[in-house]
Amino acid sequence: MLVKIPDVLSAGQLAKIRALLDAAEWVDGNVTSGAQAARAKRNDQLAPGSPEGKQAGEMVLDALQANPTFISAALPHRVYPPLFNRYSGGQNFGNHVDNAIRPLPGSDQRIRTDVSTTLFLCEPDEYDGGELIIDDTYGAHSVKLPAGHMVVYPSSSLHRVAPVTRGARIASFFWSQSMVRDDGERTLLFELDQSIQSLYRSQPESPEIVRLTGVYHNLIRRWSQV
Ligand SMILES: O=C(O)CCC(=O)C(=O)O
Ligand SMILES: [Fe+2]
Repeated sequence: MLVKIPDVLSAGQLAKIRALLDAAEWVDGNVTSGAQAARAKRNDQLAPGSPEGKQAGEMVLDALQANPTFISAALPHRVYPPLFNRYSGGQNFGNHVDNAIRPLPGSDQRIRTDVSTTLFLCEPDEYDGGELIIDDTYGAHSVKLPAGHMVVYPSSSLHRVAPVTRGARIASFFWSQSMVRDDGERTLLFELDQSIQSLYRSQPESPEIVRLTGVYHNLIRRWSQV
């Protein structure tokens, strides 16, 4: 399931993150790649452990926690500390699938990547190209969103970033280990949750809300790992 989530960041949060990133040191993006991805990856990334990256990453995590659509779509158990990348001068990221397991920086724990996320930090008219293209069984989906908007998609998907031929594309990207590992189960839970929310808005007194909410939680009880 691919979900686009608008307005994850306010204009103020966005400006603060962009200012932090402008002041930070950027390095070759291959510092965090697996071997296959490294062959495909041509971009820059914020230096790992940089104080600006840490501060900007914490702002992204706060925004995620406040976003009910992200919680409903990803059902996050653990979120990898957000990373930041930049493509310019024809840079791109060829076809790849994200590594399944990643060590969590600064700890001896690991995360299974179930859900991948790109949070766009530039407006689409600031650069040409740079579409994130995600394959699924229904074909290829090209995603290029306004600054502050985000896309989440299954980490099992083949995906790529088209060459940026003008300007620069800056984004935050990260992975979540979901409480529900299977994308099909997560999709059903997302549909059910969104329908309950919509019913709640149109018929707040409906007794069916209680029954459907019970079904939702009982499915989570069956399918989740925490
Ligand atoms: O830049 C993006 O939108 C995606 C980056 C990506 O696919 C990755 O780093 O694995
Ligand atoms: Fe990727």
